[in-house]
Amino acid sequence: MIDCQDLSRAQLRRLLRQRRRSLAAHAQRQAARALYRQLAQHPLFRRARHIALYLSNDGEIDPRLLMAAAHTRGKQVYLPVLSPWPRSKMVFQRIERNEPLSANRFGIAEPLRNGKRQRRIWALDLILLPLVGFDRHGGRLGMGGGFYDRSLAYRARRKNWHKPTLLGLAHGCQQVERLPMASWDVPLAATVTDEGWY
Ligand SMILES: Nc1nc2c(c(=O)[nH]1)N(C=O)[C@@H](CNc1ccc(C(=O)N[C@@H](CCC(=O)O)C(=O)O)cc1)CN2
Ligand SMILES: Nc1ncnc2c1ncn2[C@@H]1O[C@H](COP(=O)(O)OP(=O)(O)OP(=O)(O)O)[C@@H](O)[C@H]1O
Repeated sequence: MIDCQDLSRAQLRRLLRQRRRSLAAHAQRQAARALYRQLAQHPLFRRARHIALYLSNDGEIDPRLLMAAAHTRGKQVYLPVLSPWPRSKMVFQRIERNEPLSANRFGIAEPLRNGKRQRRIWALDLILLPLVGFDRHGGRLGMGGGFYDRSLAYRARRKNWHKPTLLGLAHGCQQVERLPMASWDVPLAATVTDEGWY
């Protein structure tokens, strides 16, 4: 495991992104199935009615099996959609099975904007977050846009507000010893990988 004390956030991000991107297609498929087995029967997933996840990009572990299971079980599924203005903002929008998608400015697939399908972040039950790196203490290193942190900033002001549950999703190779936490970082309840819960 990387001991990241000597690396800058940017260096660590580059190294870990390269790691997840270098996984072969069959390893990616196997990891996605293992992730599904870790989470599909877990009470946090079973009980959640409004679940946000993401469409994988840049070697991220793929949660589409969980998305299909959520739809089959009648849950409401949401994806992050970047706002045209302000550009630092992101909203969560409900997605239906087989809905058309288009690439956002980072090349990540997202649904077409539709205000009627958007839900406030604190009214979601569970968010499965993409990440670049994680540790055993709820630390998360993202892509560096600060999109999730900004959406979750209300949590810092309302310490006893526990909804939604935040679970990071990752490949085992994205674990690091300890991430430095910035003041705006909102800790994850756990990170789930193809290998287990951390
Ligand atoms: N699958 C997925 N969806 C997601 C996220 C994510 O991490 N994964 N995000 C989580 O926040 C948001 C998008 N955040 C992003 C933040 C920065 C870059 C980025 O730096 N991309 C380029 C460089 C910039 C550019 O092309 O203009 C890069 O790949 O280096 C990409 C996405 C919303 N949707
Ligand atoms: N609550 C906040 N209010 C204002 N700015 C913020 C907030 N949270 C994060 N930011 C800004 O976003 C930038 C990126 O933050 P950070 O490196 O933690 O992103 P990240 O968690 O890696 O990215 P992402 O959430 O997009 O995956 C920071 O430089 C910071 O200025």
